[in-house]
Amino acid sequence: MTSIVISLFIQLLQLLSHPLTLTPLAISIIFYCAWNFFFHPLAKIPGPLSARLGIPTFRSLSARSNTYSWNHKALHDKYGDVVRLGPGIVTTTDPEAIRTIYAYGSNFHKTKFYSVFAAIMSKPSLFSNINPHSHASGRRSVARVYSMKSLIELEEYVGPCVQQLLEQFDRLASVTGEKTTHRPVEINKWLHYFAADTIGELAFGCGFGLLQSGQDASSLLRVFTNLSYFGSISGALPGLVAPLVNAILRKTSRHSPSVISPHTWERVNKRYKLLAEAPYDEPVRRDMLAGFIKAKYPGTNTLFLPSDVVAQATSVFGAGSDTTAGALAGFFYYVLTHPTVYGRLQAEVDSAFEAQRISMPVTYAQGIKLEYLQACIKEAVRLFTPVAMELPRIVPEGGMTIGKYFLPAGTHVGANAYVFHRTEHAYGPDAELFRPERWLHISEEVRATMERNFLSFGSGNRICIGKNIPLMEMSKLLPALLWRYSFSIIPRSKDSPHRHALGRSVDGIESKDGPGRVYSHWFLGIDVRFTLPSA
Ligand code: HEM
Repeated sequence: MTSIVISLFIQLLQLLSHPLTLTPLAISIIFYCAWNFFFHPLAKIPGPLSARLGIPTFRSLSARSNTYSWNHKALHDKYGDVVRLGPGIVTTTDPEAIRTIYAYGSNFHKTKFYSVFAAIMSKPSLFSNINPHSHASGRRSVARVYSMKSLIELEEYVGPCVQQLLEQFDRLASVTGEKTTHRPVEINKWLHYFAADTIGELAFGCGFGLLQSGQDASSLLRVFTNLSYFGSISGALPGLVAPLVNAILRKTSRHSPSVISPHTWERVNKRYKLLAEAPYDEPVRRDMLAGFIKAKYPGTNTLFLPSDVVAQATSVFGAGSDTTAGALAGFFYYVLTHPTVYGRLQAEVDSAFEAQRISMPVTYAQGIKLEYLQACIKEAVRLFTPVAMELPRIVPEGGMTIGKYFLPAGTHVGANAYVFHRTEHAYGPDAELFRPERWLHISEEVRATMERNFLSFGSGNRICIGKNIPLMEMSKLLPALLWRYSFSIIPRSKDSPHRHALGRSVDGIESKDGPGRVYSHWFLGIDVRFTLPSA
């Protein structure tokens, strides 16, 4: 097979390099670029030269080099609120336009960019489904699984994961007292295990043993992160090139997506078996998997087929694992690099424990009442946006105008939370600063505007349906960690992971001894080590 592909490729090159082919090809390319530059309906919109010449490389290359967010921000800093990012692709930081694009009931639908993100290519997930009708009915079918009532029921399945993480940290830190000790810990790795095992508990009825074993033996997490990485590189390419490049990336990856299926089917089949064998009145787990098994196709009385149950649960894993891990790592990154914030937060948590307003294991109801903790979470997710590319939508019939530019129907338009949240229009002159206080003691009116500009979970019809779940997880986990340990970021050393690459801050600034290395494609993440020093 490989030799056939190579020989076809060589023949294609020979054909292309023949003068009879080469001349018309070169002329066509020149015409194409000139038309894009001078006559395309978006020609007046500023942007990188490649985009203005009709070459769709900016997004793919930035995603590929893990530098997406700050490259994208640099373009908006240079060109203003409206930037042409590819031949027919525009991004904006204009609040008014963003409100229109992501309004509830808006007819700006998802673009094909999303199609290549599905973990199971034959079945679009709720996230990757770009058909507005089947998406809307699919979302209705599972809405109950994500409701506030279900969230309260899910809390009991998060507790054991918190406990396991604490046990592992105790072991790593070799506990000496209430607050513990010495060793450098790749905390982001453990937070990722926590996020993934928790999603396993919720969506598949049991974790993946990551917290217990301390390793991702089957590379499950690597595979899911890669799916998004490959999606962000290929999804930005035009037409049929996108699925083709995506298929090649998946096929040639060292971590094959084929590891997903045994994990998912085994867990779902186990639950069906349990249900079939259980006496009628025996209580079963009331987790998300139970909800998917009970879900019905829209407008019918027919239960989801097992393959749809697997697809839903897998999509929860894809959407909820790296994102939650990123939010947790971002929280530590910002809090620990801002000692005054850390001090104030620690004081809040300590006094709540001492006054017995909260106790171990921390409940969601207790955690949510810690005002400063909640402000820190919100502020961390505002700046360390776990999803860090624009959320592209198709401009509907009639087109749209942003400032002085007209975008005809069919243009792909979107906003990137990472970029928008750092603008003055969204969060004022100090928008780029980590300042949790901005969320405290403000009028209802100001809060409403800040919330409206908060895009970390998306907005409108396609807003993150699971957004309360990470907030519940974080409200339970973080007070427990802060109470039990004193954290600090340790400088990179010769035994740091990724020690050969320069450190890189969340603003994209590289330095030899920056403590961590932030990477940015569809997801924003960080490789950084912390220590748990004795108090
Ligand atoms: C901090 C954690 C999270 C962040 C920042 C986040 C962010 C997002 C964003 C930005 C979108 C919208 C994408 C778009 O419009 O293109 C989204 C969609 C989605 N998220 Fe989350 N997410 C998080 C956690 C979760 C969790 C834990 C779950 C599941 C338990 C989840 C399930 C979903 C699903 C199913 C969608 C697709 C919704 C739809 O299109 O109808 N997310 N998320």
